[in-house]
Order: sequence, then structure tokens, then C-alpha cells
Amino acid sequence: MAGHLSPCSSSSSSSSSSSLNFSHPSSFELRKSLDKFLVLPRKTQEPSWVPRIRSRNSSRKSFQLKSSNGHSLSSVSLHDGSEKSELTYSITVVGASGDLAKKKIFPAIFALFYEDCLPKNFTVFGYARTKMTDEELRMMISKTLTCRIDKRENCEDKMNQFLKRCFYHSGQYNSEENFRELDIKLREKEAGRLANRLFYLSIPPNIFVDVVRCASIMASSTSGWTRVIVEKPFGRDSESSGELTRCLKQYLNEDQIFRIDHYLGKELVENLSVLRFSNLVFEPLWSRNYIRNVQLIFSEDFGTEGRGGYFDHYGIIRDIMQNHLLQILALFAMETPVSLDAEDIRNEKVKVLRSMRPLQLEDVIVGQYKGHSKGGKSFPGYTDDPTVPKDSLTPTFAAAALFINNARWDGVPFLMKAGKALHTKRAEIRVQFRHVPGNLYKRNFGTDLDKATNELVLRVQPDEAIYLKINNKVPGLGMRLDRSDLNLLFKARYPREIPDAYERLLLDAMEGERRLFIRSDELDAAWALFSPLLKELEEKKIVPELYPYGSRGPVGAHYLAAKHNVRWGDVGNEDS
Ligand SMILES: NC(=O)C1=CN([C@@H]2O[C@H](COP(=O)(O)OP(=O)(O)OC[C@H]3O[C@@H](n4cnc5c(N)ncnc54)[C@H](OP(=O)(O)O)[C@@H]3O)[C@@H](O)[C@H]2O)C=CC1
Ligand SMILES: O=C1O[C@H](COP(=O)(O)O)[C@@H](O)[C@H](O)[C@H]1O
Repeated sequence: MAGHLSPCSSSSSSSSSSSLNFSHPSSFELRKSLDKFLVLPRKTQEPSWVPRIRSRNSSRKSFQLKSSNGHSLSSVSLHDGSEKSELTYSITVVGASGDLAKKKIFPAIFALFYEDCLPKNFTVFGYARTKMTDEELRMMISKTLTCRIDKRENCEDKMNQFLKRCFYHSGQYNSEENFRELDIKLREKEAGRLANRLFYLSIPPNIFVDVVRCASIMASSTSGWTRVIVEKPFGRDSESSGELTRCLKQYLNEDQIFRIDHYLGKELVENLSVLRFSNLVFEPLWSRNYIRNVQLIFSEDFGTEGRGGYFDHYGIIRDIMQNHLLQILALFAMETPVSLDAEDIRNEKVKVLRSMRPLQLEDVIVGQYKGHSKGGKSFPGYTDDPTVPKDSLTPTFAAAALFINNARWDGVPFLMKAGKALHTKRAEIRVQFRHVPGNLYKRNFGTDLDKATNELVLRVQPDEAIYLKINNKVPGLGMRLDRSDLNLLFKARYPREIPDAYERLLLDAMEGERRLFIRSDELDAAWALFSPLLKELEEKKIVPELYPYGSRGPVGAHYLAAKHNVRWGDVGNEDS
């Protein structure tokens, strides 16, 4: 069944030797060994505002990697020496025939290539059980590749060049022999160069461990690093997540595991820390003294179409809240990290997660969408999906109030709301500030002071924006107040297309930059918050409140907010 992990014990007697096989230079050691290949002394490297990897001349004799924190941590500029001294990257997408691979991963790798962000020597391999030739894989991938809409030059040419670097190997996920065959093909393409290998596990979680075992034993790099990007879900509660981590660590060091949460790669989520830590006007307000509540909102205007089988085993709390929204919350609420280094940031995130009160049943409401007809069109209910049991109680919507028991956030409700099949597709962070004490203009606002509170909104998607609702005087002789937005709309300010989150994250994984990936103790802390609630919901068979497909979700979400003296900021004015 989806989500059931293969127990580590099934993973063969060769486990101990395999973990030895898998040891190779850490990225730091590798970096040191690469230093001899550096063309430029560090002090002459480009400043951080240049593209993160770029060729320094047209023949691409050298290039420079820059990770998302802007540090040129492991520059691997190469000299033009013998072929053997060159570095090559092999990216293997395991589960290449699947939805995520087609929709996101191959297009992201291509986008990096299109932007000249990949090194001269790289190869992309698809691996899955489906029988396919290299040509068929290329055909499949080519359907989802797109060039940047704002600079389409050489688009077709670039696609053809990219597709020539893509190959396929069909194999079972638990077959060491099939991974040995993959290794032979990888070596052939690597042609004796120093090789770094990245495996992207775009597969259901029940086969993560098998793949890691086989890849580690048979297909890890013997000359460079081997890293594995693991897609969520990382377990379905504390216990299964702990077991998954334990199993993965039989074959990989924590350093090699890149647990991806693609929301951390989204532009506006990246911007959250920049906004807070690089503007004097925000950080002093970032506490219970000025902030009344924080809202983290995710909605999709489509149901679980095609993914009902997976979704029914997880539900919206595990699918969105425990990871994407909680990660944003941690970034929002953490203390100032010592530096932008991955471990400093992740240390602060863990601290804040561990300061949180585990969720209580009374602080959560759950919902499930039902069929609905609108304008002559009918939309299916969740349980109409043939892969979902008719009596499923799995929530497709949830709202929750979370609290952080520390000096900065004591008593401030952090409200989360996530749902599928709602009226809109949107993700945003809303920060509602306190009322102005002794407000001189109180009477100009009428009785509803909430209407006058400042609100900072980071709209993660669509139409990325950061805006602040302020009060101002309407021009004229009288004294009429109005609420307006100081609005940074990204597409107006920056006409360039914003890269997809997967691009940033793939690049960071290649660079060894872990800042945007989840460390195992973060994961433990995240599950510790949600596991007791999830258990209770399931044991008590809590019936979700039904809401029509395309609606705003269950009214229970409003009662929950009201209980904490909060109004959802996204309700009312559509554009607000
Ligand atoms: N799709 C999405 O939008 C998102 C997905 N994810 C996660 O990414 C991973 C991949 O997702 P997605 O591409 O949707 O998954 P798919 O269900 O499409 O599976 C990917 C591939 O895995 C193989 N596979 C599927 N089911 C099984 C099975 N029961 N046993 C063995 N192999 C199987 C299939 O390849 P073949 O039969 O050829 O071997 C399939 O093409 C999952 O962990 C998912 O949770 C995370 C965020 C978003
Ligand atoms: O992780 C997931 O995310 C997607 C939403 O991602 P987005 O980048 O399109 O907002 C969601 O549809 C899916 O259920 C979930 O598994």
C-alpha cells in the first residue's frame, strides 16, 4: 500500500558493506580536492548578484556554481586540462515515467540547461520500470519542456541539445542487477571523468529504501559525491518517518540526503527572510508586541484528480500543513540565525518547531469536498474518485490554530488553512498587526477597528507580491480615511519569468547547499507536532465537514478563527 515503507531488514544482508561502499569524499573534502582545478583565486570571483552558475567565456572553460544563499561555496571552475580532470554530473530521475518527473523535474533540469546553469559535462538518466527507449523518453520529455517566456531565443535548438543528453534505463526498483546496468551506462557517459551523481527519487515512498539500497550498492559514484533527493511524504507520522530516516541512513549519510519541500524553493518564501532581516522596518515589529496573528493559507481550485490513491492515505494535513505550511511558519517565526549557512538556519527552525505546542483536536477543523454542479457543469466529490473508498474520512481541507510557546510569540495564533477543490488557487502568508493604541483617528474607522489594522501579505502564488495594507487620507478637504496597499507586484517590477522552485532546489542539491532542504531533526520536530492529532483524528473517526467543490470551504474554519479572535484575511475582498 502506498506509504508503507519497506522495512530496512528486507533490504538484504549486504547493508553493512554497502554503507562502506557508499563512503566517498564529503563535499568539503571534494571541494578541497577540487581547489587545485580552480582557475580563479576566490577573491576574483563574481559577486553574488551574478547568475549563480555561469560560464565565464563562450567556450565554457570554467564556470562557477553559486547556491541560493549567494555564497560561492564550492566553486568548481575547471581548467582546460585533460578530459580526466574535468568534472561531470549525472542526474538520474528515478520514477521517470511518473507525473512529477514529467511535470516538474525534467522541465526544471532543462530550464537550468537553458539558462547555462549546468556544467559542460552532464547527463540526465530516466529510470523506471516502464519499457522505453532513449528516443521514447526524449519524446515524452519534449512534451513538457518550455523555454522562458521572456527570452525564447534558440529555444528549439536548446531543446534538441538537451534531449541529446537524456537517456533511459528500464529496471525494477529493488533490483541490484538493474542498478548495476545503470551504473555501467552512467560510467560510459562519464567517460572516466570525476563524476558526481544525483539521484532524484520521484517515486512512491514505499520504494524509497529499495532504490536507495540498490543505488548505493551498485550505482554510487566512486570518484565524486553521490546525493539523493527524496520527495515527500517522509513517512506519515513520527514513527514511520523515524523508520524511514533510520533505513535511509543505513545507506546514506545525512549529508547525502536532500529532503525536498518545494515550497522552500518558491521565490516568495525565499523573500520572507530577506524582507524580515534586511529591512529595519520589519524585524522590530516581528513579535507578539505588534503582531496579532499570522495566517498561512493554501488553496487549490481542483480536487485530487488522478492522485486520489496517494492522497487518501495521507490527507491534506500531511500533504500540505505538516510540510509546506509548517516550513513557512518556521522560517517566519525563527530567531535571527547566526548566518545564512544551512546549519545556522536549520538550527533556528528546529528550535522554533520544538517550542510549539502539539496540535490539539479542538484547535483543528477538517473538511471534505462533495460533488457540485455549477453553470451546467458538474464537479465530482472526493469520494467519487474510483481510487478513493466511498466511506473515506480523509480530509481534503483543514484549518488549524498553532501556538509557539516562546518569549517572542507567546499567545499569538498562527492559523493555517489548506484545502483542495476550493474557489481559487492561492498560497499566501498574512500578518495582521495589532490595533494602534489610543488611535487618534479611531472615530474615522467606525466601530470595526479590524478594518483599520495593518496587514502585511506575501502572496506566494499566483502573481507573486508583497503588499502592506495601510491607512491613508483620501485627498480632499474633509478627513476621510481609506485603506490602501503599498504594493510590490513582482511581475510589474521584474518582468523576467520567475524560475520554478524545482530549478532552485536542483541547483542547490548539485551545489551541496542544504539550506532549503529538511534536516532529519526538523522532520522529527514537525511530526511531533502533528502525529498525536493525526492519530486522534483517525482513532476517533472524526467526520469531516462537507463543502461543495469550488466553494470557500467549511464554515467551521470561521468558527475556529473567531475562537482565537481572528478573521481570515483572504475572505471578503477577492483581491485583498
Ligand atoms: N505529482 C505531484 O504533483 C507531486 C508528487 N510528489 C511526490 O513525488 C513522488 C512522485 O510523484 P508522482 O510522479 O506523482 O508519482 P507517480 O504515481 O506518477 O509514480 C512515479 C512512478 O513510480 C512508479 N510507480 C508508481 N506506483 C508504483 C508502485 N506502487 N510500485 C512501484 N512503482 C510505482 C511508476 O513508474 P513505472 O511503473 O514506470 O516504474 C510511476 O511512473 C511521490 O513521492 C509523490 O508523493 C510531491 C509533490 C507533488
Ligand atoms: O506537495 C504538493 O504540492 C502540490 C501543490 O504545489 P504547487 O507548487 O502547485 O502549489 C499539491 O497539489 C500536492 O497535493 C502536494 O502533494
